[in-house]
Amino acid sequence: MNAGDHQLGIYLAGMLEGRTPELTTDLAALENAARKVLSPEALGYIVPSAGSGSTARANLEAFERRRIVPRMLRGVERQRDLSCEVLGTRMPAPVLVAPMGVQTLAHEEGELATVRAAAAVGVPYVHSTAAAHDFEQVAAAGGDAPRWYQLYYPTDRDVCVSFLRRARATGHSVLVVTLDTTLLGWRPADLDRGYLPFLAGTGIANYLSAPSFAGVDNPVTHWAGMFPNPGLSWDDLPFLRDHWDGPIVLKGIMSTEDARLAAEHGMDGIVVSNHGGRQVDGALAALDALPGIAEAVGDRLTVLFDSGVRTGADVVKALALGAKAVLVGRPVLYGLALGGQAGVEHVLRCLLGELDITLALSGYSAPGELGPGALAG
Ligand SMILES: Cc1cc2nc3c(=O)[nH]c(=O)nc-3n(C[C@H](O)[C@H](O)[C@H](O)COP(=O)(O)O)c2cc1C
Ligand SMILES: CCCCCCC(=O)C(=O)O
Repeated sequence: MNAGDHQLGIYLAGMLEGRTPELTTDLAALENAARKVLSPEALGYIVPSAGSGSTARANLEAFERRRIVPRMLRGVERQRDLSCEVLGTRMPAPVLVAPMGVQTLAHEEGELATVRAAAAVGVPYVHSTAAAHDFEQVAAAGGDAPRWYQLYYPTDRDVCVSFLRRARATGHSVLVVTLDTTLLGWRPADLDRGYLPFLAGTGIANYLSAPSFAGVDNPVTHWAGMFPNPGLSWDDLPFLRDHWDGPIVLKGIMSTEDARLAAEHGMDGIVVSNHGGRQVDGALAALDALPGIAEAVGDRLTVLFDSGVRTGADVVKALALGAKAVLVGRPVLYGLALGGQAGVEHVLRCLLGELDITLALSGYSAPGELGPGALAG
């Protein structure tokens, strides 16, 4: 099924056959179903957010507050085409799988199941530095389907260069540099449990197979010397340009000033994101930051968005406010927990299907037709 297939197509394609009842097509309800199957450690790591959770709630509330204004009799195409090209990557709809580490917490096959599902639907997969499977394993599972690489910029530049080389050699076309997690946020659910997957050796697969880790006595301690990197600054970006010949996107931009700086530093794109509320509790909702940033950078940068996308209607709202495409986070992991590869495929197909139907019923044939006028509030 393609993104543009209409609702009857979803039924006719038998897409719902064989799914478990927990894999509801109400994507916003998946979290509750996933809570029942995740282990206490996985639940504590994946679902909650930083601090009191106020930013994570604000992300959802910002989507709730904005309403779509459906338009009538606009001659919407019977077969819509949602496909687009973002930073040289063709995709069936303006949706990507957000980079998420330690996916074996949700399902034993972890990233391998997710990348296979993304490949089956054609949605680009963003491989995390903090993944539980390394570049080579993910590339073998994902085949030729589009993949990007997300960098946590390590303190050791040799390791950084080895990551960039391996990412390129294994077919990752765009570099996403996450800026908002130079330290882990204050996450009470993990702190109270005294649990961090990385300290148990999960989520450091890319490091373990890096050349400088060979023969190291205590790889976790070695890793711990490389991950926290709060000293990172704008001056560290040219080094990436020197070692990466494709597009570079900065993830975690939440202010118009930083968006302008990204453009001035020759970046290709940004992800407006507060990391799903997992980092700065009390930060503004990512959706509230989006329109001002999109207006400030105009055509100088490709503006992407994540944090709080749960439904196809949410995708419509983010696109209307200036995002060229959205990255979807936790719902993918909920699908993974509930059904492995099939669960992730279910989530992605539902998201694309609901996006298509919502667009059409709102009077639009293609995502590019959306603008602020599509929304009220
Ligand atoms: C369990 C988990 C692990 C994550 N790991 C990473 C990561 O390794 N790199 C990264 O840039 N973002 C990571 N993120 C953040 C996501 O990329 C994305 O910004 C966030 O999940 C979007 O919010 P949402 O979950 O509300 O969709 C992670 C998110 C979750 C839930
Ligand atoms: C490399 C260690 C930190 C990874 C943090 C993963 C992440 O982004 C998240 O949990 O959120």
